Amino acid sequence: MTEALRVGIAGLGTVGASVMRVLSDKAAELQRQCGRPISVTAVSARSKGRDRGVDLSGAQWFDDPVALAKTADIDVFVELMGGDEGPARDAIKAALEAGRHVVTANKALLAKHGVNLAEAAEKKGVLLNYEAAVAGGIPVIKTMREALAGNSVSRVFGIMNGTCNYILTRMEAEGLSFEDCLADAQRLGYAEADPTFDIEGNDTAHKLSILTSLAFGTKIASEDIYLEGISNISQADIRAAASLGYRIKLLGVAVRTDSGIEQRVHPTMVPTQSVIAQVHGVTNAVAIQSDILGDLLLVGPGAGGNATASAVIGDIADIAKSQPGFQHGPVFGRPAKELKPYKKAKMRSHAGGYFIRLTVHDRTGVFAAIAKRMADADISLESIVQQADSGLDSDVKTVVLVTHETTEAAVRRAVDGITKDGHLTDKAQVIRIERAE
Ligand SMILES: NC(=O)C1=CN([C@@H]2O[C@H](COP(=O)(O)OP(=O)(O)OC[C@H]3O[C@@H](n4cnc5c(N)ncnc54)[C@H](O)[C@@H]3O)[C@@H](O)[C@H]2O)C=CC1
Ligand SMILES: N[C@@H](CC=O)C(=O)O
Ligand code: NA
Repeated sequence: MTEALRVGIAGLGTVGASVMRVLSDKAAELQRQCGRPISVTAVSARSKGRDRGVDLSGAQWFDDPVALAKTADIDVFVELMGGDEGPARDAIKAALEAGRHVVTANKALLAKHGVNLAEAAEKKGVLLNYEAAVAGGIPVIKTMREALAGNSVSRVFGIMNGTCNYILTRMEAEGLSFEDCLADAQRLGYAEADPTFDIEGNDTAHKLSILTSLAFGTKIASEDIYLEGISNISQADIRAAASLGYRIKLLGVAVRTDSGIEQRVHPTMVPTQSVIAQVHGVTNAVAIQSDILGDLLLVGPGAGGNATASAVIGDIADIAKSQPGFQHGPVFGRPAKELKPYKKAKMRSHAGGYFIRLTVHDRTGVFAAIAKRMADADISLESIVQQADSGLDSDVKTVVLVTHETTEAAVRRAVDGITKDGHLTDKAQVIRIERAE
């Protein structure tokens, strides 16, 4: 029989334990597909005694993941610990330097050190696979790196954080509080170890920065992303959006513009009838626009043990099937050394529609003052309504504006002006609109 592929796994939490379970449950099927068995020969985790519902008896135990990464007894090092520095980075680096293939689900690490790690992998002629790092089980990395060869991508965007989409879906459908929905997402294994990465948009930014590099052949630039999370989205915003025919989603968008690449992550109003608005719960969706293929939309489970394990196992299976001595394709679609410097487009130039929700003192002239600030900034309004049922004190009213296409700079100027006029009782809520999808 052909020799088994020997796998070492560091990190046996939600994803690691699921990977172990599926590799065991599907061992025969995987062997048929790969032409050789896949065997977990070594593991590392923080607690040896914890019951994970998986059999670790056949695997050598390592307290230190870096030692596991270097051992000669594995062919593939699978990093499922998380963290953008420390053991995860040290262990992946050590594994690549030792000539081991690497599989990781760690987008935070790739967003920060991906290009350097890709260089190390390419130098050694080994694979660095990371399908699980973006949009969980959706095969988006494979699609962009392999299936879209020859295509020029103009735009990539989507819902890339299962936790946020789960929270927004349940807040709208069931009227639940933000905190209750987040607690459920954590319980279900969707959230990051530190869930602020999810709700403040960092996780989406990490994923977007990887897709941007694949789409445009540029160095990863996760620090250059305009970032707003969902922690200040309230039931009032969700209800106002619904009354106007919109739904709020946390989108990551990367688009090529004349002045550079625009990368942004923020809550976005999308028309309720649009396809992206129908993506509910932990499901993710990634849309890719390219010249040969046209519009592609990939939809599927974005987080959770099994969804993520599916992508990790796909990556391991690719390694099991690869022939010894075969020249592997580059990690980010072109050699890491040839990735171009990233040129950032200014967010102030972003053009689009805007939803603006203002809570104002109920005084004569407030409406007129708001309208004047909008006109002074050259903003044309699609609608301006005072909400009847604001649930606020009788001397406080909610005014909701929807603009026609304008610029970020104009909206900021108008909102600054309205704030200075002293009519607001609270900070203005501004949410960008994507009408096309
Ligand atoms: N949970 C999900 O749905 C998804 C997670 N990911 C990524 O997968 C990775 C793992 O995520 P989860 O399994 O959810 O996290 P988790 O927190 O459930 O599991 C991580 C495990 O690694 C262990 N660990 C941490 N430092 C260690 C060290 N120095 N030595 C040995 N073990 C160590 C922890 O004790 C923990 O059991 C992260 O990079 C995460 O961003 C990616 C896609 C989806
Ligand atoms: N915390 C992430 C996990 C997958 O990447 C999410 O909620 O999407
Ligand atoms: Na994926």
